[in-house]
Amino acid sequence: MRIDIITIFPDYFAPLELSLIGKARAAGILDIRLHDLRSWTRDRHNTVDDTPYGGGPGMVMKPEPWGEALDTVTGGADAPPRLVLPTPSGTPFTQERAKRLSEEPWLVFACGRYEGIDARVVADAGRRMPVDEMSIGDYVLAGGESATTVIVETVSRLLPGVLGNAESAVQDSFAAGAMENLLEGPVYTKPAHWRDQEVPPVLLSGDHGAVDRWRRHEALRKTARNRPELLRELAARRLGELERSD
Ligand SMILES: Nc1cc(-c2ccc3ccn(Cc4ccccn4)c3c2)[nH]n1
Repeated sequence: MRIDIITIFPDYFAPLELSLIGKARAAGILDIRLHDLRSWTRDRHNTVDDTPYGGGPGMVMKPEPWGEALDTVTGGADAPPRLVLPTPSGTPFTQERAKRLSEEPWLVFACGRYEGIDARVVADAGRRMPVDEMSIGDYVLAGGESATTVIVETVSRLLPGVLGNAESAVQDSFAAGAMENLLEGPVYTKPAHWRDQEVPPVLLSGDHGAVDRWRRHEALRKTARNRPELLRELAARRLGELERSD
């Protein structure tokens, strides 16, 4: 997968050199390219923002640098990329959206700052490529870089060969499958006894059926405690499946 990131803070993405993603880039699984939006400014101050039409606080990112940056980065290719634009007003980014994004050959991330990007940039880009305006949660960041890092990390770990153990991605919370939409239960490793706490004996029993049942029980308990609304959704879905099979 190719990922292009357009930002006024390229250094923000140094963490993508590390760990799993760094290894995936070295292995050629991921091709991440950073672009400084200011490369496409024409004035000696490299201006990327201006006051909002209609008044109001803060500044808005000017359309011209974005238009030229997206033309350069996405132009000349046979098939256009999917443009991902993190924004507080986007549709929710979920594990299911991450799974779909992980099947794309090429993603371009537009990292806004200030109060956002002139709306004509998305409209113009939408004429040439699919555009996803995405929110990673109901809170307001100072810009799109953190959101882009979250989305890139979530998507990248789903790519074959990145985790090195496809199994662990499949069993994630929110991933389809036996534990669909339940939160992860507790995990343990050696030593079996630590600071007067024992690892639950079932996990040392070698009885895989009992371990699976225990893990599902713990996942249900944690979900009921921390995200009861997910259980309501799960119950409604299972009820629908049962009624359809009747
Ligand atoms: N889930 C999310 C995404 C963001 C996000 C993404 C991109 C930008 C570009 C600018 N800002 C700041 C800002 C402030 C006020 C109104 C609009 N935007 C961003 C915030 N916050 N929370």
